[in-house]
Amino acid sequence: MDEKDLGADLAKVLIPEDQLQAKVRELAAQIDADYAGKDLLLVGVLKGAVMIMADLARALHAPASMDWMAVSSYGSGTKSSGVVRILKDLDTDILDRHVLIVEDIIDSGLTLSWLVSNLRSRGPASLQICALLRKPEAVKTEIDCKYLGFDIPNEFVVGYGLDYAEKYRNLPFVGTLAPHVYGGDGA
Ligand SMILES: O=P(O)(O)OC[C@H]1O[C@H](OP(=O)(O)OP(=O)(O)O)[C@H](O)[C@@H]1O
Ligand code: HPA
Ligand SMILES: [Mg+2]
Repeated sequence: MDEKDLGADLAKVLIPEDQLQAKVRELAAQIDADYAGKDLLLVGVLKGAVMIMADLARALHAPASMDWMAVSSYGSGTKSSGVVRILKDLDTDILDRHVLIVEDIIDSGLTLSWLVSNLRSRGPASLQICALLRKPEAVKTEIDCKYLGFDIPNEFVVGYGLDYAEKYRNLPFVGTLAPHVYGGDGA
């Protein structure tokens, strides 16, 4: 799908595909350097993190294991409900493992704040976060994110894993939705 197929649904392209891919390679290089000689477990947060996880994992030179958790706090709307539900737990025991959570976005921070305390209680050797996007103006709980792609404005974004009502995840870039699509003001 490319930018001319946006139709009337998207307002603009915020981060084009080439910039996303360059950033993923940069993050992978940092992670490779920091985890050299360590047995790394990437934990992707379904479903939003599918694209960043797939691209990041392939950009790493060192071997890494991958596992997935599914949590949901947004339902089909554009605002976090604040209530995080586990829809799928890890298959792996993370006791004494070097765990890197891979996320698409830190918006309110509620999902990651909950996830970090949940995973920390399982006794990993280390626990860090890699997030592609962060909205500094929307954060309600500070999240210590070691590997960050981009800070973005406080607008609802879609693409590269991010959805609105399960649509637009397969866009190769990140864009903002036209307000008429969700009938909102961008909040
Ligand atoms: O910082 P927060 O305000 O908590 O928002 C960030 C989270 O919300 C989205 O997931 P969602 O719950 O919509 O599920 P999804 O990944 O399946 O789209 C996104 O993928 C993050 O996981
Ligand atoms: O801006 C967003 N877009 C899509 N999903 C999201 N989940 C949290 N914030 C967002
Ligand atoms: Mg979502």
